[in-house]
Amino acid sequence: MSRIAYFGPQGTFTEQAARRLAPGEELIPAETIPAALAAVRAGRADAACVPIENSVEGAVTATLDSLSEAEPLVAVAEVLLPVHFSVLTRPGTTEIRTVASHPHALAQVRHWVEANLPGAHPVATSSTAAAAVAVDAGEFDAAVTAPVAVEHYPLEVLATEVADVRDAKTRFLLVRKPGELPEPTGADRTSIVAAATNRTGALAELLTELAVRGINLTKLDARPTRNNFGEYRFFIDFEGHVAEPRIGDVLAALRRRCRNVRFLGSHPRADNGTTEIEPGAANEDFTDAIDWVASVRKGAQA
Ligand SMILES: O=C(O)C(=O)Cc1ccccc1
Repeated sequence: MSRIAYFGPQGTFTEQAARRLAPGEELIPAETIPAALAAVRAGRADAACVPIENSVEGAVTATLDSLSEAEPLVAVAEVLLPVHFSVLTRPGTTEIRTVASHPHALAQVRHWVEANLPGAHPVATSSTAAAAVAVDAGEFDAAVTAPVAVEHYPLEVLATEVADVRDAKTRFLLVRKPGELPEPTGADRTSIVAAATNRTGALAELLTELAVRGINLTKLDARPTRNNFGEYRFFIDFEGHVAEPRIGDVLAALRRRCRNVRFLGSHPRADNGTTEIEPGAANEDFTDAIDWVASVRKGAQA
């Protein structure tokens, strides 16, 4: 049985994602996202499940930063979960002055709290389930959690299906140490983090390398390097798998152009996306072109 570290404690959305990505495996809660990834790097876990992006709040920056630092890890699978929240309180609570949760959850229920718990102050906790623990301990009055959290903590449900934006989704990754890659499926996602040189047009040049090969970008985030003010790392996701010639070609080009590129994985997409290939940008076009150059070099132009 594999050991899967996840951003916990028990009852987080990430635990639900881990159950979907690694059914039947041993799940080990970690208090923070960096701690879940550190468990894999240290060999205490075989893989980790962490949130990567939310359709309302965007990137989970703790995941981006932790993936770009320390020893490399690669994503091998992803899952998309619908996100609606429950609001939990201690039995007998009559007045709600504080509402605790993960910042991504608080941001997604702000209007509901204003309308239904006027005057209540939002308080950030490390995760939605950590908010439930704190409410149980009497630190705060209400917690915004995953529906499953009520099964783990002795709290009462004040409201369910709470969300300012309908159909919000969060994408979660299963990451491992670099090793065997998942097989290409024809609907895959590749992720990298690139440190572009600090000069005019550097980001545009990176994106052009993708565009001229007809490779569709699926996500772009910038995070400060933290060393020099104004210097950024770019997290770039695009359609395709590193095993494909066209993706290998663009990765080689990015490697040439950047101060540093870290490969963050190629794995099947969970959003049913189909990969559209522009004329002249199919894998066969790349291999035919390479074969043609080889034949020219041999003096046997066809
Ligand atoms: O805190 C949690 O439960 C998490 O898994 C992170 C999170 C927070 C809000 C929405 C989706 C995931």
